[in-house]
Amino acid sequence: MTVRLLVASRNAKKLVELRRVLESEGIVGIEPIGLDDVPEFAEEPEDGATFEENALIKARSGWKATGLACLADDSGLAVDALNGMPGVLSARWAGRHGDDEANNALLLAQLSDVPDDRRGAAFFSSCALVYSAADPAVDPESSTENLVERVAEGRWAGQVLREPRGEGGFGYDPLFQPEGSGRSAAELTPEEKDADSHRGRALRSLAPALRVLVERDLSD
Ligand SMILES: O=P(O)(O)OP(=O)(O)OP(=O)(O)OC[C@H]1O[C@@H](n2cnc3c(O)ncnc32)[C@H](O)[C@@H]1O
Ligand SMILES: [Mg+2]
Repeated sequence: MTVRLLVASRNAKKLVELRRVLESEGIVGIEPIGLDDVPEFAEEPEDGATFEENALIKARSGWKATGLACLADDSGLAVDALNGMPGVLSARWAGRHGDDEANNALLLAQLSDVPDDRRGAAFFSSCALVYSAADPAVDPESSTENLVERVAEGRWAGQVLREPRGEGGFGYDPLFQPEGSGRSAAELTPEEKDADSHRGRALRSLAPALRVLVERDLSD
């Protein structure tokens, strides 16, 4: 028996990373499914002030619409010279949601006068897992109660380059050079990125909670 886990992201490349990390954790008994595999529902606006708030908004809304255990990531790049921006606005920094090229061009322009020793930045990811601990078979009314919510955060420090490098990853990866690396995040192999990335770290921290979810379901 497997537990279906709704991985609630509309970003195809992020979804690939989330699925990859889940798979590499080798959690037996989880079947990740995407938003395209469930009936469409109205997603709530990601208007939280923090990555954690937004990750919970997404995971709660997926759980509420489907009743399935739901995992969501909210992430972004916090640039020191921009006082932590783009932060939660990372996906729409240049105005149009998910336009990676425009976001990168705007960030580069904003940092054009910032010298190398002040180009520090870090990626952050909050991953949230939400499911109901109630057993609807026993108590149908209780399915909105006893919500289990687990959140984990990951950070990946580095600096913003002066021009894009590499073809891998997504978003700001071509402009981000992780600490201690001579390559941009877009020049890393998927395995190298997962090993160090904000998302890899956050999601691996949630692995014990995911194992609890599976065990709980199997013991029903
Ligand atoms: O909300 P969902 O549907 O998951 O997809 P999204 O792309 O809107 O995701 P976020 O709201 O979490 O915004 C995250 C943005 O931060 C940037 N970002 C996050 N993780 C990144 C990574 O690993 N590499 C490069 N850029 C990243 C990128 O611009 C993303 O669009
Ligand atoms: Mg989003």
